[in-house]
Amino acid sequence: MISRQANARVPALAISGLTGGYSQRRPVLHDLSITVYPGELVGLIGLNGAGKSTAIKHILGLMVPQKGEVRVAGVTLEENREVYRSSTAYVPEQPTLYPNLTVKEHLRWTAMAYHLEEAPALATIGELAETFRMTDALNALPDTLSKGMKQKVMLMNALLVRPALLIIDEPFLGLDPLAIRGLVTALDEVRAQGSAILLSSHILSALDRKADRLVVLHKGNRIAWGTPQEVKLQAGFEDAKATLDDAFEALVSSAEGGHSRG
Ligand SMILES: Nc1ncnc2c1ncn2[C@@H]1O[C@H](COP(=O)(O)OP(=O)(O)OP(=O)(O)O)[C@@H](O)[C@H]1O
Repeated sequence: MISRQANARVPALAISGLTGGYSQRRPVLHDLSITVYPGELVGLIGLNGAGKSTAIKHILGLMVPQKGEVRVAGVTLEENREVYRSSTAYVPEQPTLYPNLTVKEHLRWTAMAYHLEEAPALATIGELAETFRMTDALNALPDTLSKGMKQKVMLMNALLVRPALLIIDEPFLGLDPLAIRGLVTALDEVRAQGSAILLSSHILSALDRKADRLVVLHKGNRIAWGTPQEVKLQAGFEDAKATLDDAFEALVSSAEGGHSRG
């Protein structure tokens, strides 16, 4: 839940009236608005092709809005490129690492790129390695790591930066149960330090438990928005036991002209 105090702060992410996509003639996103406050975790949900990645590309400044705007930490990319870029960290679903850098070298390189002070950064690297059970792998090259371990390196790099806005694409796939626990703990920590998180995932049970608010996208339209409880109500479920999967199915069915089952 957002507190009144959080509301008074500058949103980490403010998307308003965003229409955008790959061609002017057929936009993918239609008049999308999302606000994420410091310390909040907002879940981005939608079927394959709903527009989640396209929304993320707009937030990362890789695509230009056809209408509307995207603000990160209060600025648009045009207004202040440096603040915008340094306030955002992104963890893609597919890990991309430099083959010639060890895990620790990746982390040190990130620390340098973001101008972090060396001693506290090294301490945080040690803590992150413990959280993700990666201490023994700090000197390993990416080729010798499993997929889940590579993903952990990507997450550790993003968490090291403690950006205003952390965007994470489908983080739970490929992680072992202890790594998922470590991730959830680490996400709680970065939120407590004031970072906002936008997390795109198909694992709705995790978002039901952890998200402050959810955005449900369907064919580029926002079809529901609010706390998990509010989204369930919007789907027609008043029963506290209804799952987010139930609500999501009902919302999609209703958006496609079917009947909500709530
Ligand atoms: N490079 C591209 N060029 C043209 N159209 C694209 C491109 N990438 C995606 N699209 C289209 O944009 C729409 C939204 O796709 P997007 O990748 O944003 O969905 P998504 O919600 O991220 O899906 P998924 O859960 O499968 O990752 C789809 O209709 C897709 O075909």
